[in-house]
Amino acid sequence: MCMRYYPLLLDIRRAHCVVVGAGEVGQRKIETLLACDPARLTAVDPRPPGPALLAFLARHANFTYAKRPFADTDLDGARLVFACTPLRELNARIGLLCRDKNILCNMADDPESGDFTLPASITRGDLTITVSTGGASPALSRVIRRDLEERYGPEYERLTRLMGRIRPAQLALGGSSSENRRVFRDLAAAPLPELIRKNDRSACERTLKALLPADLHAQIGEWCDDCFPTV
Ligand SMILES: C[C@@]1(CC(=O)O)c2cc3[nH]c(cc4nc(cc5[nH]c(cc(n2)[C@H]1CCC(=O)O)[C@@](C)(CC(=O)O)[C@@H]5CCC(=O)O)C(CC(=O)O)=C4CCC(=O)O)c(CCC(=O)O)c3CC(=O)O
Ligand SMILES: NC(=O)C1=CN([C@@H]2O[C@H](COP(=O)(O)OP(=O)(O)OC[C@H]3O[C@@H](n4cnc5c(N)ncnc54)[C@H](O)[C@@H]3O)[C@@H](O)[C@H]2O)C=CC1
Repeated sequence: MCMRYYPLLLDIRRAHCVVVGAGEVGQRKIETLLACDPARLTAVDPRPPGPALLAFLARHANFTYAKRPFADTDLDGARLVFACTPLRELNARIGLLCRDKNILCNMADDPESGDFTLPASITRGDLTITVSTGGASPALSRVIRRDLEERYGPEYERLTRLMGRIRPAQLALGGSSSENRRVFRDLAAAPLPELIRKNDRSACERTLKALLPADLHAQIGEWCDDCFPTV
């Protein structure tokens, strides 16, 4: 097997991130970064921030905007950098500085020279589905992301939360790994998404009873309270 990129999910809550160039592309990165609550995010751009950026600044205390051209010192303390200016030479220089300082760099105009590229993604609570074409066609990633949005609706947020509650309880029973794996795989393959989507709580409870060991049956009601909020 040969893969061009190693897929991973980054926890940026302790990371200082820097976006250089807050135009159309930079703003898309800023929006996604802020959704993941970075320790600190700095945008550097000589243009005054427009309405979208002003709204981000009002809402996020961890976001600052330096209204000036990029300076080398902007990289001090950074862990992730996004070079999103239209100036190819400047982006390339930012890339080289980052390599020197061991900072991971995303290059908007020359992905091959950067350390990572961004996938299109959808999230449903703790469920994340990402799509990448390794730079071959961002437009194709976008179309596939839209298909996924249709296929995996909001019921998957509730399903993921339900599974996240069942899992530690099943593990705490202290059974064998193979028994646990069988239970989790059966649960994941059951028609629970459909039942949650239709708000069919009693069928969901019956399905869980049929698949979970008797020791967990007493907790099914409480898990379903969380999954099927009363309206
Ligand atoms: C390599 C990568 C680097 C990186 O940014 O990490 C990169 C690079 C470039 N994108 C370009 C163009 C477009 N980018 C989009 C959209 C997205 N681009 C994103 C990621 C990536 N873009 C990385 C690879 C991801 C992958 O392989 O899948 C997404 C997924 C995530 C995000 O940016 O947040 C987001 C979709 C979000 C969503 O909708 O879900 C559209 C779609 C549209 O606008 O309709 C177009 C126009 C159509 C087209 O060109 O396909 C150009 C050409 C500029 C030029 O024309 O010169 C370059 C530069 C180059 O290719 O050299
Ligand atoms: N990765 C991706 O998804 C895509 C990448 N691109 C590439 O990304 C680059 C940026 O595209 P857009 O955002 O559409 O351009 P844009 O013109 O909307 O934004 C560029 C921003 O960079 C700022 N800038 C200029 N000089 C600067 C400096 N010295 N320091 C800091 N900021 C500076 C400008 O003020 C502007 O706000 C282009 O090179 C384009 O080819 C374009 C489309 C998609």
